[in-house]
Amino acid sequence: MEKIAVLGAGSWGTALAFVLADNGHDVRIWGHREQIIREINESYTNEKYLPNVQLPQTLTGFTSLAEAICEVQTIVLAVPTKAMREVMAQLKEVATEPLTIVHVSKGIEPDTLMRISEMIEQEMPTELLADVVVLSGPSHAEEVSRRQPTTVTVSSHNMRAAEKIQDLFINQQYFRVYTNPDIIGVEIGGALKNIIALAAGITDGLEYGDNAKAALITRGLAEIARLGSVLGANPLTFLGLTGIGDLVVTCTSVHSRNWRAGNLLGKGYNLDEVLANMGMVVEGVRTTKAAYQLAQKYNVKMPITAALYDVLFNNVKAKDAVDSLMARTKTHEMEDLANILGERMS
Ligand SMILES: NC(=O)C1=CN([C@@H]2O[C@H](COP(=O)(O)OP(=O)(O)OC[C@H]3O[C@@H](n4cnc5c(N)ncnc54)[C@H](OP(=O)(O)O)[C@@H]3O)[C@@H](O)[C@H]2O)C=CC1
Ligand SMILES: O=C(CO)COP(=O)(O)O
Repeated sequence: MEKIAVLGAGSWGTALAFVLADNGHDVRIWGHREQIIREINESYTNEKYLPNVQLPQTLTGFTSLAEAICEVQTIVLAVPTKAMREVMAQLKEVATEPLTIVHVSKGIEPDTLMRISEMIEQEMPTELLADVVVLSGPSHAEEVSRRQPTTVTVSSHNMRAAEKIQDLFINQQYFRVYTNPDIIGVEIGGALKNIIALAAGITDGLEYGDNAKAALITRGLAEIARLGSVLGANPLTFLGLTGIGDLVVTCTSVHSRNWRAGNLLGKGYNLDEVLANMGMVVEGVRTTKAAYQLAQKYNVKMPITAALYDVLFNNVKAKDAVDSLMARTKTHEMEDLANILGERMS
């Protein structure tokens, strides 16, 4: 049994705290809202973020970060990418020993263009950081907290740290954890699938059919792999749980906040209305900006990302964006793959 602190009392933090408590660990969940933490401690529920789920009574909520991490060496960081630096700044004020930080968030920071593990390494003083591990994969909190079979992947520059986290989370009944040493690929796949999920929601909102959905998933994967490979990822990672696996679950599930937000955009609501309506984080919006900037910086073709960028930030109508995607110059389907494999083998 290990003492573990989960920072972030939203959907995913609460669901992962549930898994760790199920596995017999001493789990502390930290959140900045008094009311939610009180509800967790008094009724073992978090109705706003995880409705109709009874949490294990071994789980304890904290609003004091110093108390939550007291004698803890493993931290699970489950706040939106946008809040990451603010929470890290608070963490380094109260940390007293080297921590293994497991981040479970899916985003890239606009402007700095950093992956989350890079942001953590930048924010945490080296003497307070033992290892950074990422946990990612096709895993909606709503299903995990109902103990429905789920698979995820952990990755780190230190695979021994990743294997330790694999052992902490693995649950032979419903939570199977794999390892993969390709931390760049794991983080890029998890972040960029949200862009494609927004686009898939849009085409569903426009009442296009399954053909359009399949096209987005397949061509979306092609552009994710194209950018990821340029950033140093192993292209094979995109065929795994954190690539195609997460892409499928997010583009096809009503649980996905990114899909739901896209759906409302496709139905004609504007971005401000959609975000006000969601009440939970829609990571794909900021990540679209970051991926668009990355594509420009590295001169990588990302037509779906560029089209979504225009819908989100340039007031282009969703239908017009789809029309312009369809009207592009003809090309060879495998052109990108041939380039990627050619570069790898030369
Ligand atoms: N939900 C899911 O199924 C999955 C989510 N993820 C990823 O996990 C990450 C978190 O998502 P998720 O839990 O779903 O998001 P939610 O919107 O459900 O919850 C986010 C939580 O973070 C809190 N928070 C926001 N800003 C701060 C801050 N500055 N300090 C402290 N707490 C803060 C929010 O508090 P407040 O109530 O104040 O807003 C809320 O409790 C995202 O990157 C997402 O992509 C990954 C896999 C699955
Ligand atoms: O990442 C997720 C499932 O793997 C959750 O996706 P959403 O953030 O779109 O709900």
